[in-house]
Amino acid sequence: MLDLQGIAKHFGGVHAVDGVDLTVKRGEILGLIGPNGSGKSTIVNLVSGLFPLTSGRILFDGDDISDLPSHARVGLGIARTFQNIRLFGQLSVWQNLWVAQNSRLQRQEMFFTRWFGGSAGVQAEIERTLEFFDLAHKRHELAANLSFGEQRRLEFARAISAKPSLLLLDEPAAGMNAEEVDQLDARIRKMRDDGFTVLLIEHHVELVMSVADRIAVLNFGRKIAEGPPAAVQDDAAVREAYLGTR
Ligand SMILES: Nc1ncnc2c1ncn2[C@@H]1O[C@H](COP(=O)(O)OP(=O)(O)OP(=O)(O)O)[C@@H](O)[C@H]1O
Repeated sequence: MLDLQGIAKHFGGVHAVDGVDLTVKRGEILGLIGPNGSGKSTIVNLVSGLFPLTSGRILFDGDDISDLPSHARVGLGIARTFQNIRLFGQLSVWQNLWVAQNSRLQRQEMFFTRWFGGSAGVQAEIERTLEFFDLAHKRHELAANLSFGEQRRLEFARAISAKPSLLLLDEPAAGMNAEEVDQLDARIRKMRDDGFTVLLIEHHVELVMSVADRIAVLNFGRKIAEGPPAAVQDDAAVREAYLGTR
């Protein structure tokens, strides 16, 4: 589904991403880990179109999307969460999800469904999402008034509401306590069961080991390992670069 071919991003002399090949297959959860500054977030920013590539190509479902602007990539079904939460603070929880749903419906050009038959379905879907993320009791609360953990859940809920073909999760466990990480683990597993395709960038190695089908490891902007969690965990280069240093 997603095929990164020799992608690189240089910021002046800093080679943040330096010739990475990486494939995400439909229906899998690919974990991307690596030490601080190894280029993980830069890859998310390149795939979502926030930064232009220095070199290489990004293919999505076989099409070269390297030069498409962010909004066009969203239109193709690539959704993301941000390390620093970005919600509509002055809209309610429900409204934040409604906006996300609406963007999807526009994407699918379901004008008639949206106006003449979709509203009950849309509302039911928002309700299911609120339940799934344990936010039903907060539906009328302004996003800005939510606790940090609730805002993270809403950010995740909003990304899923767009029914993405590919979801980029940028450090979803950042700042979460152990109980919240367990809940996040369960939600990502459920998403895998539901057939979502996810690129999961995360510092929390235990979480990635638990939920990812495959893991790729970055160090200094380069991929140093890729494979099933157990193999990656035992990889000598990974242990030296990352796991062994924690
Ligand atoms: N906009 C930018 N301008 C200049 N340098 C940048 C920029 N964004 C990232 N970098 C540099 O690129 C390198 C990779 O950063 P990146 O944020 O992708 O790493 P990361 O693996 O996501 O790190 P972390 O785990 O700490 O979030 C770092 O050296 C960083 O300082």
